[in-house]
Amino acid sequence: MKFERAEIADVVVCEPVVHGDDRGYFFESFRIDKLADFLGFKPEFVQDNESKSSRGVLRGLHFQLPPHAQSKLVRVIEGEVLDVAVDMRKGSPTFGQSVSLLLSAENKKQLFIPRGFAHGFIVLSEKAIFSYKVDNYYNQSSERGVAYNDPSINIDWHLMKDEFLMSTKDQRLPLLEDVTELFSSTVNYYD
Ligand SMILES: Cc1cn([C@H]2C[C@H](O)[C@@H](COP(=O)(O)OP(=O)(O)O[C@H]3O[C@@H](C)C(=O)[C@@H](O)[C@H]3O)O2)c(=O)[nH]c1=O
Repeated sequence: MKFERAEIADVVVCEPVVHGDDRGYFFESFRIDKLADFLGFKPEFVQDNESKSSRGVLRGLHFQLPPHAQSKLVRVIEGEVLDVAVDMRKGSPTFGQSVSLLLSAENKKQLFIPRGFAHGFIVLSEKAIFSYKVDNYYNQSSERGVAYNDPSINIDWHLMKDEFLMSTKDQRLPLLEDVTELFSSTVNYYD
């Protein structure tokens, strides 16, 4: 697995080494030892999630509040999505900024999104299967979000707005300036 820091350095792009032969391919899709070596700490993933969505489905931007904050290690096993992570750490020099990366079954890239970030994605292919690990259990009452179209975050979602398919919950998420429960850049949410 090759690791590279994104424009926001705490977000990490992971690219597996793919061994192709006559039968097809083989790759290690997850190695906690190598990821922990690169990060300098060891996220303890406790839950795996999978979702299937059709083109234009936009899920996000979501996060869970501490003490239920989650790191996510995300990938696509069928199709292609634009994946987005937004820095929600007040006081961070990159607060409100985002990282966007194309993830597909073809490029096999993964994104590590630490605690303190909101996460979302839009499906660019006819259909996509999205698979991810989280290092804290789902906790419904800690779920929060920020609007996908917040002008201060200004994400280019690659598709026309009339193609977007979203949950009612996601259509009602607040603007960043109205999100009252934020992370702090001075707190280590892994302690
Ligand atoms: C996220 C989640 C949802 N659910 C349930 C709640 C609900 O009935 C149903 C669908 O939930 P949602 O509409 O919140 O699913 P979805 O919009 O796919 O939520 C996900 O979006 C992406 C962008 C993320 O980053 C994830 O962390 C998660 O928030 O599944 C669980 O049981 N466990 C979970 O971990």
